[in-house]
Amino acid sequence: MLTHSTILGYPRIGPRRELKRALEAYWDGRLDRDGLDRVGADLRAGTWRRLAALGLRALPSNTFSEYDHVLDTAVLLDAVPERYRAAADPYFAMARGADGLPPLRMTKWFDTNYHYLVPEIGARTPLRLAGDKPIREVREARALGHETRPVLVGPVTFLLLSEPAAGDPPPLTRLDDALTAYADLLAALAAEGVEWVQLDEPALVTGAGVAQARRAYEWLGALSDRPKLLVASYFGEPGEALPALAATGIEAIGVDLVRGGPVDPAALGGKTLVAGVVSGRDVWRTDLGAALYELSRYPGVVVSTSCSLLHVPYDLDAETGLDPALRERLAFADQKVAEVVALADRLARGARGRAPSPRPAGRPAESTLEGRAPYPERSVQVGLPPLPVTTIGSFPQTGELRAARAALAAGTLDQRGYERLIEAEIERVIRLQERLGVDVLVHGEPERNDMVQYFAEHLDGFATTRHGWVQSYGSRCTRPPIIHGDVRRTAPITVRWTRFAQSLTERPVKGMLTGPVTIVAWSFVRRDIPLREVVVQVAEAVRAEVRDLAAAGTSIIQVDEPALRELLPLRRERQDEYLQWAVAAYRHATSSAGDHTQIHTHLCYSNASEVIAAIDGLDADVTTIESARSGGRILGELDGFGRGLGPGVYDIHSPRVPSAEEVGDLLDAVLKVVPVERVWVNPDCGLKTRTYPQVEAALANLVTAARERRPSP
Ligand code: MET
Ligand SMILES: [Zn+2]
Repeated sequence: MLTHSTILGYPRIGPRRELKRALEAYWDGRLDRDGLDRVGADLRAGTWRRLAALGLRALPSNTFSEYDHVLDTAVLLDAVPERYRAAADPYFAMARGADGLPPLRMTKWFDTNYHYLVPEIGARTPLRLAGDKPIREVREARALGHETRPVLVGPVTFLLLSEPAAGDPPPLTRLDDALTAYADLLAALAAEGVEWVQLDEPALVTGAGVAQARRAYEWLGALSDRPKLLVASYFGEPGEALPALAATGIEAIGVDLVRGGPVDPAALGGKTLVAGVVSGRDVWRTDLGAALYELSRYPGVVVSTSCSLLHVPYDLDAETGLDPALRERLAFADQKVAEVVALADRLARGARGRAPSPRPAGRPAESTLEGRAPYPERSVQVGLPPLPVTTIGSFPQTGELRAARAALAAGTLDQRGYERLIEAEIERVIRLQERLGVDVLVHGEPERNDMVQYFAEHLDGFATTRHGWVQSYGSRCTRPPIIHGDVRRTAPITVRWTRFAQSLTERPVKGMLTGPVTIVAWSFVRRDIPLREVVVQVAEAVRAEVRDLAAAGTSIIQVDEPALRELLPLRRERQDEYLQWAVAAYRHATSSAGDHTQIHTHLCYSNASEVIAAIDGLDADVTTIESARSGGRILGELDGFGRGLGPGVYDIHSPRVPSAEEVGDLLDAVLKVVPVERVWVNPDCGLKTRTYPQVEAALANLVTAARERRPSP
């Protein structure tokens, strides 16, 4: 039954990242297929047990995934590109690449920090029911005593997130084929005795696919042989999708009331509202009174989360080290489930809540631009050859470094001992880059556990967690810091390490900072002031660090903004305003560099087309951007970009080492679009997830490819 309380999804990496460890062991050959399956089964069983114990009435299933739920959907529908079919394990070949075979492209799941694999759907790609994962999970839950509601990516969102094979029309033109496959799946689930199915259609909040959704759900709704259908929109207001869905034969509609605001009860066309009043996107407690007030407007409502809880950590109870005053204000996944249940209970008892108090109005972001001459006039040069080779910042994070950090935290290693270890690592990284012939060096970021967490630990206004892991992609997780108060820098953060690295070498060493938008995008932010104000505060802190690095003689400072596109509002009409303040914040943060310091920025998976004007607006001297993994498709967008540019020529998300020829081919493609004097040669992103042997071999090939193409003086 879908009554009382439910959630749209739940984390799956494991409360102690059990799945991550199992996957890594499986990939290394230390765990066999059965072992991996057992870990998955335990995690699923644990989830259902926990949700039931918390009092949740309508439990979801198929929220588990071994790597990615979009990839699961592609495999379920047999949408596996031909080239992967012969691989020993096609699923992980698509996810991570296999010998000689690059993985599928990966990109952000809407405006979250979760990444999905982009299915490739050409005119002839099969689209038919070819798997039974949702059915197996229903059976598995039933054997444990739980009736569940399988959660599926809906057909419209699935096709909108896919990309066509070269020369083929958009995947959405295959909607009828997809619907036939979904109909078969629904019939199979009905035969299994499943009462409800959840179809996730977050793409609808972007305003895309509404007409197709209407057609899809009229069609699926009209099937006689199917479970009841809950179609869930989330991450924003449903807009035109709401009347479209209300006009179809589905039984329930999920709406994100946290980010989308209230909907008109009359617009639901008599469907059950699954009301997302508990946020799945932040770590704050819900204002239960205000939520009840909202809920009491809708008859027969089911209380739910705004979206899947995939985007928040498991359990606040694991965080014993947090300031008690802050803890009081927090809720992680399990606490949010408890809130959903508490709300449904109170609602059932007739509680009405009270109107929420209005949020304070924001003040506009500042845009101080003092400090830098226009781009062409300041182009500082540091005696580099054409096609300078550089990296994006991090070098492999060895087990030794992680152990040292743990020892420092545990008090078994003192500060001085830790610093000596970091210095030794920096020296090793500098010498390695010199030996390989890299032109602009980095210190390797060994002192950073994470590019955002590190800064969070050194700035006022942030709290960090011990176990607050959130899945980023596949086995990778991050621990987003929590911004709970005003942000302030009290002392220089990176200057010491950059200065040390530069003291070891004649070649320029880049200073390395994380930009204000990314720090905010990868943190949980406070809700009491507007986002743009939080960004201004962080920009002010980064600005002070840039100024101090420049004053210490750093000739190149890279300020990374890989998340620039991530906070982009999903609806087109809100995007310009965001880009304006985001760009202003970046310029504020970097313009303290003056005219003798080059500013680099780095963007990864940036889908640059949407933000290309904004990238120019950042006013950086050099922009490095992911390109190798996506086969150089970004190059078309960069034609005419008038600044230094380093489209990645090494896909660091795969363990594969590209040959010098392969790197050279990518570089030749860049040189067709960008004049040689503006091209930089670099990987797609930082190297921290790779091993030293992979990095050494790959960078040697980058240097070879660059040197072969350098015009002779
Ligand atoms: C996700 S972007 C990463 C940039 C950072 N400087 C690194 O090299 O790891
Ligand atoms: Zn990156």
